[in-house]
Amino acid sequence: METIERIKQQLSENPIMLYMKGSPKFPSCGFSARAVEAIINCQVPFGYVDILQHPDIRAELPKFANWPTFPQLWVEGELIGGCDIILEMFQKGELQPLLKETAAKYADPEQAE
Ligand SMILES: N[C@@H](CCC(=O)N[C@@H](CS)C(=O)NCC(=O)O)C(=O)O
Ligand code: FES
Repeated sequence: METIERIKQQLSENPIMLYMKGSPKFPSCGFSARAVEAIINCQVPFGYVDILQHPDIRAELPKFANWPTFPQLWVEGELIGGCDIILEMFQKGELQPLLKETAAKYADPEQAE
């Protein structure tokens, strides 16, 4: 599959998606570490891609996104932003409602209590 098609598929399958360096448990860069920490704090399920393991995505996503750097947080197929924006939204109390509402919308009803 072409890289762009894979990116589009990842975005359609993951309503909350973080493209980052390293993994949530072992981020490979401070920007990715701070971004993923804020997202983890919101206690929602999210997908991630370690772009260091996927050089093709690292090369293609910035063009598709029109955003030059990583991390990149995508919600419902739309780019929210990078580390600065994620932290600013978190500090303003805007990140958690956005992610919680998104997670609730896509939650598997069979897992509801
Ligand atoms: N101000 C940026 C910081 C992120 C940043 O500068 N990322 C750089 C260094 S990790 C990057 O992704 N460069 C392109 C690359 O490594 O492919 C943000 O808010 O996300
Ligand atoms: S990997 Fe060097 S600043 Fe992110």
